[in-house]
Formats: sequence, C-alpha cells, structure tokens
Amino acid sequence: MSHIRIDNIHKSFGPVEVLKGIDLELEQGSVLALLGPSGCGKTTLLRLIAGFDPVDEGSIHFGQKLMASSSVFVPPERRRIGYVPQEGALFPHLTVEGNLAYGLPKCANRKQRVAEVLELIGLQDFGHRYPHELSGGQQQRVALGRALAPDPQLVLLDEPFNALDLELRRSMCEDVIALLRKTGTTAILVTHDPGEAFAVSDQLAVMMKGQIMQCAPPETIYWQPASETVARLTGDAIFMPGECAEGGIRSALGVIPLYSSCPVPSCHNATVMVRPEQFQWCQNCKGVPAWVTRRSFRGDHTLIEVEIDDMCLSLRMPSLTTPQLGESGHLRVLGKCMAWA
Ligand SMILES: Nc1ncnc2c1ncn2[C@@H]1O[C@H](COP(=O)(O)OP(=O)(O)OP(=O)(O)O)[C@@H](O)[C@H]1O
Repeated sequence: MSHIRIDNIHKSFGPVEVLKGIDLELEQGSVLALLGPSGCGKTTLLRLIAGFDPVDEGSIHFGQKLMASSSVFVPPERRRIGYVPQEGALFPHLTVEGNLAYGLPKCANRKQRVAEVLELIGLQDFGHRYPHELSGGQQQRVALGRALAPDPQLVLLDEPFNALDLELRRSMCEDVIALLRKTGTTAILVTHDPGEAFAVSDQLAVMMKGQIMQCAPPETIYWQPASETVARLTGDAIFMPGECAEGGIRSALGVIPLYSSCPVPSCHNATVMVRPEQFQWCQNCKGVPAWVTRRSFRGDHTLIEVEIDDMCLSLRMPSLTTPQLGESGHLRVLGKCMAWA
C-alpha cells in the first residue's frame, strides 16, 4: 500500500482553478520530484499536503488515514510533516541548536534529539553559531535538520536551494536527499531544474497548468516522455516530421525505431523526438549525408547547424567529437525514440 495517496485534488483561488485533478502516489521512503514552470501550482499542492490550506475536492491519505477532503481537514500540526521552504527561513535570533529545538516538545530527551540531528546534518561543531555566521549551504542543512527533528512521516522541500549557485545547489540537493534516504523519510521536492529532479528522485512528476502531465521514474521521463510538452520541460529535444514505416518512423534521418510505450502515431503528420545525445556524426557509416553550415563552440559542448536534403537541424554535440564548419559526413540516430501524431 502506498504511503501517501493524492486523489483527484482540485483547488481554486476565486474564479481561477489552480489545481485541476491531481493524482499522485508515493511509496514509503521514496523521493518524488515535482517539476514544472513557474505558476503551474507546485507550491499550492505542497501547501494542501502540509495542511496550510484546505482542498476543494479530492482526498489526501497518509497510509490509511484520511488527512484532507472537502469534508475532512486534519490540521498541519497533526500531520507529522517537515516543511523546508525556499531560503530556509531560520530564526535569526536563535542559534543552530535553538533553531533545531524550536519544533520539539519540551521533554527530557530534547537535548539529545538536537545532538542527534546536529550529527545527522554534519554540523556538530556549529550548534552555538547564529544563522548569519553560516554559509548558505550550512543554513539550508539547518533548515532541513529543523524539519527532520520531530521525526516527520513526510518532508516537503519547496525549492530549498534556490538561493545557492548551480554547482552548490546540485551537490547540496544530493547531500540532503542522501540524508533523507538514510532516515528512510518519504519526501517531495519541488524544483525548476530537470537535472536536480533527475539526480535525486525515484519518481518524477511533470506538472503544467495545474495538472500532472506524466509521473514516472526519471529515465522513463527523459527517454519516453508522454508528450512534446514533457519532452521540452525535461531537456533539449529535436522534433522532426515523419511518417509510419516498417520498424518505426521514416524521417529525414532514415527509419527510427520507436519505444513500445509510444502511442502509435497516425501515419501522416507524425512528429518524432530525438534527444541531442542520440545524434552521431561519422564519416563512413550508415547515415544520411549531411554538412555543417554553422558552428558555435560553448566549452563542453558545441552547437552546430547541419543541412540534410532540404532540412536544417540545430544540434548540441560534445566538443571533442563535433565536426568542423563546412565538413561533410553522415548523421545517424542512435537508439529508439518517441513520436506523436
Ligand atoms: N493564496 C492565493 N491567492 C490567489 N492566487 C494564488 C494564491 N496562491 C497561489 N495563487 C496563484 O496560483 C497559481 C499557482 O501558484 P503556485 O505558487 O502554486 O505556483 P508554483 O508552480 O509554485 O510557482 P513558482 O515555481 O513560481 O513558485 C499562481 O497563478 C498564483 O498566483
């Protein structure tokens, strides 16, 4: 049985329907990443799960227990949830220990629990410091520790590393998720960053305009997106026209095999999606003749424009293997693809 189950959640603010029938399930101890553009309703969904706002329709179960529906509302303090907001929001007048102890009941083992959490977040020597005496990454670890201290059954992380630069954000996120896995805590992470979502989640839910477009393991989302929209939201993708053929879709790059999960597209006007890493440039291989008409070096990758027959493709290739401007050769697609009518 799933640990957290969300069925057909609807939520409106005034006349605007922000969540339009959300279904999600999480297994005990798993991490779900919620990825979607700004304003699609990610924070609203987290707030309903946390119990900060009531749902209009649908239900939220933790195990067998109904937490929210149109007629039931369990208040946040009885949901055993840890919430890590954007930018941590630590109390500036409290030390690290004070922040960690804040949500704990005043009982005998309070001090011991603070010490355990300090060790868990790797800040044993920082208990007496104030938030302004910590780096951004350390502050976020304290924010996570504060959420974990009361031993929650679910942790909600709302873009908690936004304020950090990309490198630090990704490594912090991986550290934090490793911590959550160590404690077996079920978690939902909201993020704008597909790389972060892919790296840390068991399931990735792609959200758009108040709906879940697809929820699946990260590799399935990347290679077998359910729609063009999901493909665009989760990384670079090239879309080409094609038509049905034996063994797949016939395109300007030959017949490309399709994943079995692919809904069979109509034979005409199909669109096939190829990820940039699937293109291979070679001199004497089975591929279609092509030549490079533009080239722009970007460090670890190079952008090129390639002409094939009467079509022009913009590709991102690893810099070490990118052909030169004016070079001709052959281009082929490796692996399978998705296509839609
Ligand atoms: N209390 C509220 N009253 C009215 N409208 C609201 C309220 N809370 C959120 N909204 C609206 O609901 C929509 C979804 O907001 P939400 O914060 O859930 O999006 P988000 O996906 O988390 O965005 P971001 O990634 O920018 O944080 C937005 O149009 C927002 O203006």
